[in-house]
Amino acid sequence: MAVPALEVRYVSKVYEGKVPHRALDNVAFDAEDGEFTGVMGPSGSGKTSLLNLIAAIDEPTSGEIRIAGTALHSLGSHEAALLRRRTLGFVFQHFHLLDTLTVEENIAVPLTLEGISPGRIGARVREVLERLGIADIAERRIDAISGGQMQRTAIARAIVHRPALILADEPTGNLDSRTSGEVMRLLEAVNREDRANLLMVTHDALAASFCHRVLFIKDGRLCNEIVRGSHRQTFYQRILDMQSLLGGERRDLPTTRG
Ligand SMILES: Nc1ncnc2c1ncn2[C@@H]1O[C@H](COP(=O)(O)OP(=O)(O)OP(=O)(O)O)[C@@H](O)[C@H]1O
Repeated sequence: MAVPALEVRYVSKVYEGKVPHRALDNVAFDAEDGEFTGVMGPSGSGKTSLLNLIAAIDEPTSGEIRIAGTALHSLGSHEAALLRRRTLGFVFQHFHLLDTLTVEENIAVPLTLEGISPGRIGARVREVLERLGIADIAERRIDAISGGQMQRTAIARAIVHRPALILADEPTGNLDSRTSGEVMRLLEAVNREDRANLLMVTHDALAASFCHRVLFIKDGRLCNEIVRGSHRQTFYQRILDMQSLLGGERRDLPTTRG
């Protein structure tokens, strides 16, 4: 059987301080090959803490995380940084692109860091530019393109090195509703056509409805899971219902979507 892209095994995270705070409590789940998993929960429920642990930015207090079979805690900081660079792709709310570089230069970054030859980099970047429909803006600088084009560029950068797992943190958080839909359809296509594994944290029920399943966290605990059936609209409604059941989400509900 194939090794899961991600294994989260009974992970807890306690932030030490005057009053220690248990941000994650015994969280356990796997993301199987080719799966698009959503993570939702009220503000302060532990979503960012979980993402930081999976991204090897922070370490769990107890439990274990494996990416493509490798236990993150078994790695030194240099190895963890290498694993992060080679096996993970990132898509952020605020894009995190390099403003002074062009679209194609930004997309090339993960390959440049690996010391791949310019010819091979150029060929792969062109392939990804075409794939994401941004070949016509390849030579534009980031500060001269729209938010939607920035997120397409960020997705291109996240997939260019064919990572084992793509982590998306509120990828639609900075986009209008039409552009959000376009970006989610792209992520869905990347997942389906490239069999890319995606884990997305979001407050946006419509964005979450593009996932195969959504895990809900409350007070640091995995408290529920909804699996998508054949109708996305029904899934969307079930996600909205779960959000209101868990509470603390009214301000997060989309107001301009349907
Ligand atoms: N570095 C830290 N030190 C201490 N407490 C922290 C730290 N980071 C997060 N917390 C606390 O841990 C809890 C979970 O925070 P986290 O940011 O993971 O939640 P979240 O679900 O991502 O919230 P949001 O949706 O608002 O981004 C919160 O109570 C937060 O205040």
